[in-house]
Amino acid sequence: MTKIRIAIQKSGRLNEESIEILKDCGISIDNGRDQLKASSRNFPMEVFYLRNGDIPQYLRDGVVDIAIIGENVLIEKGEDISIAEKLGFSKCKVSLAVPKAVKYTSVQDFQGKRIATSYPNTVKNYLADKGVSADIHIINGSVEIAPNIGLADAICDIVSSGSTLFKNNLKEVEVMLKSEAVLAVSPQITSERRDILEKLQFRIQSVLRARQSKYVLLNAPNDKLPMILDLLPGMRSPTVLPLAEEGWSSVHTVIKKDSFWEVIDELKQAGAEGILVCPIEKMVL
Ligand SMILES: Nc1ncnc2c1ncn2[C@@H]1O[C@H](COP(=O)(O)OP(=O)(O)OP(=O)(O)O)[C@@H](O)[C@H]1O
Ligand SMILES: O=P(O)(O)OC[C@H]1O[C@H](OP(=O)(O)OP(=O)(O)O)[C@H](O)[C@@H]1O
Ligand SMILES: [Mg+2]
Repeated sequence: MTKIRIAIQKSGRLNEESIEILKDCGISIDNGRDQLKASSRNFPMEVFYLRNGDIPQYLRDGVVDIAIIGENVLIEKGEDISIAEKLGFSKCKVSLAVPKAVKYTSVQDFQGKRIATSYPNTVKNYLADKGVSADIHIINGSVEIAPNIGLADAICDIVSSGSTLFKNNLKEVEVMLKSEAVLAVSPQITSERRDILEKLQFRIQSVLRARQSKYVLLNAPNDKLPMILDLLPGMRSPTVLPLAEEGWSSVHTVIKKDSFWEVIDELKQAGAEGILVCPIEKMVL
């Protein structure tokens, strides 16, 4: 039987959430991290546990068909590799930073400066685009320490909360790109495996949609219903059911997680009572 070969990070920031999203898609994987290769019991899939930085090459060579990887790594070394889905986790930026004490005016300030980074292509392309040429020092980790030890004038690295920059007395001055985990596809994928990919994407989309939504149930007096229904979008339209108590209804609907606190406040003001908010496991359109 043909199986799709997926690469996920062996260990590191993407590992757990990659396994989690496959699990939420109903795909259970035998064996744990100790083995570099594992098979699914209930989906035609083989999982390869690899280093994040090596994954673009494996995709390019067709050794794996798909991968869960940071978009930033694809931008750095896999521009020929396509993205099938954005996965909504491991959100971060790739930014340029300089010591706090440095007066920064514009990207031109990087002309002739030494920049330490694990993302040489990203920096070079970004600066070349602006007519700036700098001296790039490639280092693989603890990049933020480089200015403090006199190795560089500036750095380019991943920024999320900003606390690593802060601890190293640096300030972010240019955001070069924004990234999140993505499902990437090998240019060599066969049509048979593409069919399996489509099934996987269908499941991933249902999982992501569900993660972004909440199921809301509330009670309301019938005379307040028009105002309340106005506030609620719902997948098609909200469900309204009569309560045992005369003159009252129960309203069920789905709302976006982001807008949820605002909507709840408005619903209360409009006369809604006994509001329940529940997670949704899957959402199939
Ligand atoms: N602080 C962070 N916040 C959010 N996402 C991050 C952060 N740091 C890294 N990421 C994302 O997670 C990915 C993996 O990061 P991680 O540090 O685990 O791996 P790595 O050391 O770059 O790779 P490798 O697996 O090759 O050792 C990055 O490529 C990026 O997309
Ligand atoms: O803005 P922050 O929230 O501080 O996150 C940014 C830091 O996170 C990443 O390092 P990581 O912790 O993955 O360590 P690593 O260098 O060993 O990969 C990245 O390389 C930055 O150093
Ligand atoms: Mg890291």
